[in-house]
Amino acid sequence: MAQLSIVSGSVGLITLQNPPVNALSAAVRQGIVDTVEKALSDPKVKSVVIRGQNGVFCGGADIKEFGTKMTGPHLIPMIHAIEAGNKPMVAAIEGSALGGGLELALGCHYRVAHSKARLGLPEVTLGLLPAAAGSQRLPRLIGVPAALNLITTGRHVTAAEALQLGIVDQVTDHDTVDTAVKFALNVAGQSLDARRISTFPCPRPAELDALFEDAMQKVRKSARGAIAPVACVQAVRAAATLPYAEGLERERELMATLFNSGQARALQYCFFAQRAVGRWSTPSGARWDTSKPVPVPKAAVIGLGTMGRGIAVALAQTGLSVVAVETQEKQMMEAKQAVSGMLERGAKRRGVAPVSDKISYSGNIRAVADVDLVIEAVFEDMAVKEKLFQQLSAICKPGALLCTNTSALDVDHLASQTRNPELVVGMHFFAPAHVMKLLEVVYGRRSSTQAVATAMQLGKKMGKVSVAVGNCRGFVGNRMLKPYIEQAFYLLEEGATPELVDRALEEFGFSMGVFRMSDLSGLDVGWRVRKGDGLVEPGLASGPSARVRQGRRYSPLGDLLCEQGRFGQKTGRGWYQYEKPGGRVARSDPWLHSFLEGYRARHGLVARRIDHEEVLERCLYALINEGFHILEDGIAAGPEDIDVIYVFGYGWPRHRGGPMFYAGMVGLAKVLERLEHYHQAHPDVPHLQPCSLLRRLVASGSPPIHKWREVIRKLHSHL
Ligand SMILES: CCCCCCC/C=C/C(=O)SCCNC(=O)CCNC(=O)[C@H](O)C(C)(C)COP(=O)(O)OP(=O)(O)OC[C@H]1O[C@@H](n2cnc3c(N)ncnc32)[C@H](O)[C@@H]1OP(=O)(O)O
Repeated sequence: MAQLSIVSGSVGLITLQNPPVNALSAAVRQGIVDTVEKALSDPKVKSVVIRGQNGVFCGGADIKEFGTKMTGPHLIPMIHAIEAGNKPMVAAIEGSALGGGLELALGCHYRVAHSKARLGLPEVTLGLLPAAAGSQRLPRLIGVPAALNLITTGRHVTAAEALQLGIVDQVTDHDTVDTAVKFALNVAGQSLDARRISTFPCPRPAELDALFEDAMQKVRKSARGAIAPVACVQAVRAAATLPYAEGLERERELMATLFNSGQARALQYCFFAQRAVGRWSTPSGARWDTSKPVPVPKAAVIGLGTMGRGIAVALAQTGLSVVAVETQEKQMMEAKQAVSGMLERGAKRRGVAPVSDKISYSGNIRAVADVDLVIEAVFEDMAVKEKLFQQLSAICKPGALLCTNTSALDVDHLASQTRNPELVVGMHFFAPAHVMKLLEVVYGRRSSTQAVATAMQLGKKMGKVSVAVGNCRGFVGNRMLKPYIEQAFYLLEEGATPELVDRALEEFGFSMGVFRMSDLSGLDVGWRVRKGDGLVEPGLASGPSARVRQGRRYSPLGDLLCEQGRFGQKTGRGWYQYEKPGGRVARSDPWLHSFLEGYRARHGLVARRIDHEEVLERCLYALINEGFHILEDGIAAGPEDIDVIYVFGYGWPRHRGGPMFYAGMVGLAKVLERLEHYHQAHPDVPHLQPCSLLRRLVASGSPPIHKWREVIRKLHSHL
C-alpha cells in the first residue's frame, strides 16, 4: 500500500498505492510508517519524495473506515515521524491533497505541486475537523485568518492560490515527481530546523479576540446548527493561543465530540450518497455502466423566462453551442441583457473570459433544426407544451433528444405527442438553473437508455448532481413537497402562525421555512397548479365542507391569499409583508394574523397551542412518508436518491443527511408511531396514513438505510 524505491541515486521515492484516491487506509498508514522508517535508516537515501499513485497525491483519511473499528497506526504519530526525521521530505502533489492528505504534506518539510492540483482541508464538510494536526499546523504556516477560512469552509484551493498563501513551495507545469526529485536533491543535507511547521510560533494577529468572535458569529450564522464549523474555529483558536502540544490535545478533544456524532454520520452518508446517485439504474434495466450517451455539441433552449435563461447560461458555460429561442420580443430583449450579465458575473467569479459567443438567439423555433438536444422551458401549461413537442418532433433532426424542464407534468404524455417518444426525457432544473446543483432526470415509460444516459452525462458536464427518477406528478422533489406544505397550511388552521412554523423549520436547519420560501417563489405558482387540478373554489365559503375537496381535507388558505393579490415578495405581501414589491426582508404582518383569526372563526376552528415538535413531526414525517411511497412505487431507486434531491434542491440541512436518512436516525418505529398518532387525529388526511413500506421496514427490524433496497426489492418481487 506504500512502496519505497530509490531514484536519482539518493532520493527515496515513497508511492502511496490505494486507488482511486490513495485514501489513508490502515494498510496505507502502515505502509507509510514502514517505508519512512526504511528510508530514514538507509544510508544511501539522502532525501525523500512522497507521491501518490496514478496522478493523485492523497484524498485524505479513508472515510469508509470511520464508524468501523479503527486499526493500524494513527495518523498523528505517523506524520510526526516524517516531520521529525533528519532527511528532507518533499511532498509531490498531483491531483488532490485533501484532508489527511494535506496534513501528511504539511508534515513534510517541502511541498511541490502541479499547477492543476487542488488542496484543502474539507473535513468540516464531513462533520469533522483536520485532526491529524492540520488545525494546528496550517495556522502556523499561513496565518490565522487564511487558515480559519480554509478550515471552516473546507474549500479546495488551486496550486496557484496555495503558492500565494504559502502552503506549497513550488508549482510546476511539468512532471511533478521529476520536479520534486530535483528539489529533493537540492535540499539534501540542508538543515531542517526552519522547516518543521509544528515548531513555528503561530502568528498572532492584533485583535485576536475580535477576530475569533467574528469568525464564530459567521460560522454560527451559516452553519444552521452544524457543530463541526464551530469546533473548527475552536481548534484554530487553540493553535493561536496555546503551545503546539496543548493545541494538539484540544484538537483531539474537539475531534472526539465530532467523530461519533450523528451529524458526522449524516454528512459522511451524504458524501457517499452523492456518488451513489451517479450509479443510476431504471426499472427497465438501463444502467449507468452499460448505457452509452450520445455526444451533445449543440443544444437549444426554448423559452427565455427565469428558468430558460439560467439553463442557457449553464449550457454555454459547459462549452456547448446554444441556440436560445424566444418568440416574444420584449421577453427576448430582457433575456439577452440578463443572460449576458449572468455570463459576465460567472466569468469574473471563475477568472475566465465570458462565453457570450456560445449563445445565438432566435425568435423562430425553426432555428433548432440542427441541434442535438432541446430543452424546453416554456410556460408550465400542458396545452402549450403539447403543441411545442408536436412542433419539435417535426422540426428537429433525426435522433435529437427532446427534453422538458417541467417541474411536475406528465413526461409520458409529452412523449406521446412526438414521433419518437424514446427520445423524450425530463430535465428538471432548479432555479436559478445556472447556480443550483440539482438536476432531476426524469425517464418516461418509453425513454431510451441512450436518452437517459445522455441527459445524465450532460448534467454531470454542467456540474450538476443528476438524479435519475421515474415519471409521476411532481417527480420526487415536488411530490414530497406537497404533503409538507399541506401540513403547514393545516397547522395555520389549527392555531399556528407562519412565524412559528418557519422558526421551527429554520431551527431544524432549513435555510428558509415553508412560508418564507413560498413568498420567495411566489404563491401564484401553487395556485395555478391547484386550479389546474380543479381544487380552487373562489370565495369565502364557510363551514366544514368549504375545507374538503375531492373527498379529503383541503386548506384554501393559499388560494384566499392569492385572491387578495398577495403573491409573496413580488407583490410585497404574502404570508409576510415586505417593505416594497420585490422586497426581501420578511416582516410579521398583523393583517395576516387577523385574517387567520377571521378564517378560523368563519370555519368554527378553535386555535390551540402548537409547539415546534408538532410542527416538525407533522411537516417532516408527512414528507418522509411520501418518500416511502416514492420508493415503494419505484420512482426513486433508493433512499440516497431522495436524500440527494432534498439536500441539493430543497435546502434540507446536509448535516441531517436528507429526509430518509433522518427518518432512520429518528428511528423508523418512532416515525411510524407518530404518523399513526397524527393519522388517528386527522383521518381525513391520507398523507398521514403510514406507507406500507415503512410498516414493512419496521416489521423487519428497522434495518440500516443501506439495507432498505433489499426490502424494497423483495416488496417489488412480490408484486
Ligand atoms: C480518530 C481518528 C482520527 C482521524 C483523523 C482524521 C483527520 C483526517 C480526516 C480526513 O482526511 S477526512 C477525508 C477528507 N477528504 C475528503 O473529504 C476528500 C474526499 N474526496 C473527494 O473530495 C474526491 O473524491 C476527490 C479526491 C476530489 C476525487 O474526486 P473525483 O471526482 O475524481 O472522484 P470521486 O468520484 O469523488 O471519488 C472516487 C471514489 O473514491 C472514493 N473516495 C474519495 N475520497 C475518499 C476518501 N477520503 N475515503 C474513502 N473513499 C474515498 C469515492 O467515494 C469514490 O468511490 P465510490 O463512492 O464511487 O465507490
